[in-house]
Amino acid sequence: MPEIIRDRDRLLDRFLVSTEQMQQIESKIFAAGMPVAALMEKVGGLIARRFQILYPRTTHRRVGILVGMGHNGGDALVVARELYFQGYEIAIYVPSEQLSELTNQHYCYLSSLGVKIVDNVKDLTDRDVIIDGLFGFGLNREISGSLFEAIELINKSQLPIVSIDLPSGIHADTGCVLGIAIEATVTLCLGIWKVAFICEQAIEYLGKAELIDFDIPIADIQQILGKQPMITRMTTDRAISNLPLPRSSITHKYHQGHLLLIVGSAQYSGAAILASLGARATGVGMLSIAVPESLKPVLLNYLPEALIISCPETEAGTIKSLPELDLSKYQAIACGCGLTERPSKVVKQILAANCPIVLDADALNIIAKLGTEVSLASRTQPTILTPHIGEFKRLFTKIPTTNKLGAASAAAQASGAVILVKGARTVIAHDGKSIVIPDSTPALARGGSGDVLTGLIGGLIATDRRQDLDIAEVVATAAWWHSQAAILAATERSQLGVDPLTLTHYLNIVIAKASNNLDGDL
Ligand SMILES: NC(=O)C1=CN([C@@H]2O[C@H](COP(=O)(O)OP(=O)(O)OC[C@H]3O[C@@H](n4cnc5c(N)ncnc54)[C@H](O)[C@@H]3O)[C@@H](O)[C@H]2O)[C@H](O)CC1
Ligand SMILES: [K+]
Repeated sequence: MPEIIRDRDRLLDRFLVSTEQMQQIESKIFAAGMPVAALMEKVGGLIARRFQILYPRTTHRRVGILVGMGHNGGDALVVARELYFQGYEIAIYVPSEQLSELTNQHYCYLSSLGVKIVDNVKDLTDRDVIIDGLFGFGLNREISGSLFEAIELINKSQLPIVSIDLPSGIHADTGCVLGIAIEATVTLCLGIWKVAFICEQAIEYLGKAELIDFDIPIADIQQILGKQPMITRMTTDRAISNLPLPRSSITHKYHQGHLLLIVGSAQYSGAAILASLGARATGVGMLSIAVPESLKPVLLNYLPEALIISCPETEAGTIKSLPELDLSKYQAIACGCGLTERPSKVVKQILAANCPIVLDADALNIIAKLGTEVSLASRTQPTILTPHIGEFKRLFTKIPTTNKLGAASAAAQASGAVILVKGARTVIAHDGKSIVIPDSTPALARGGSGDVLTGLIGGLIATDRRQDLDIAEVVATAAWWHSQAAILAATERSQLGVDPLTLTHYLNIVIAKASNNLDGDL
């Protein structure tokens, strides 16, 4: 693939747009002279070509097409015509009387060709596949009445559905379902990823999401979004570029960073192991693990190379205190996995460390009790908080959590910390910017997955020697890595087979695959 095209694809894949931004970009294209009809023609042709690859006429000859009143419907009619001339058997259902001008022209032409037009959506249920062109980013109110019933019936048909731009019923900017929404098998997003594609509430409706690039000039996009867009997607090439690869041939362990983990308790010794294995995967030069002294043997079983710091232990098996430690020798400290909420003195001590610190799990609960913002107020080095939504609510009691992107951004602004909010779509917010991890797997929904992520984050930060280190970029890279390893593990072992220990085995496999694939592009 020519470099110029590959680089365009990679850059384009990072962008996310709101409806307003998409309309501004579209207006620039039209103002520059591109006729609206020509763009619809181009887009419809690209959709039709992709559709024929996904659903060849030999296996899915009969196509039912839902046509909306606006340009989403217009796109669908262009697709209908192209598939008709390719020999597909087409039937279209047009619920609305008032079609926009361009959509109506396409409708008239299709009628003139004698393409089957059904009056009742029930007549589409004998098809092999459905194309959903009811609404795209123009959906702006709840769907009701006959439209509601039509979508309900199509969803019940169990037929494969290809949605154009968005599943009809999903709001482009929030991912929310407005009344009802098409449960798409595949969604072909047009031009630039809409924000809905990174919203958790839309996941069940999007099916497999693909971007249809119709050559919007990158300069036009950057003029509207700015050179440093507020919200971007973490992508493979972007993540790989943030990894400490390739290593210098003359490197040594003291040049690959030193991470201190403060983790574990007699009750949660596994969390200490999982966080340590996550850290190890990053190739961090030196790994020190502070645990209650009774955990030392089990840690050494898993990580014979690690420097185990045996801490005095309470009768409950938790860390009573840290031994004399020179915290200045560590490039990063990660604390909290399996700690329990007893060692609050230890967490307070870590807050004074003059290096980046990652706080997870019980360390988050401890600072929530101490007061999040007041706890972090004196921090001069980066602080990374990695809550799931429950921990987030305890940390930031006044920030609403209905919109995850907004919540993470508000918390980052309030605390000055890098805020990673875990979930089906993990979000990282810091210093006015947000990065979203666009893919994940429900296989990660089990205890211990988060411990692995904490180790990954700590290890990547400790190994990163770049002067102009963008800490949020590194944290997002770790989150991307974590989800990609789980996706690969789930592919090979099913979604039930990704226990956290297995996950740690896939961490380096997935990077090797991703790096080789990227090289393959060259
Ligand atoms: N992204 C691009 O650059 C291109 C997008 N194209 C396609 O155009 C649609 C957007 O088209 P638009 O006409 O603005 O809106 P929709 O077709 O999504 O919606 C039609 C229309 O429906 C009305 N409406 C909204 N909500 C409801 C409701 N609940 N019930 C009934 N009617 C409703 C509202 O008036 C809308 O205007 C985009 O998605 C792409 O598919 C271009 O063709 C190519 C370039
Ligand atoms: K649609």
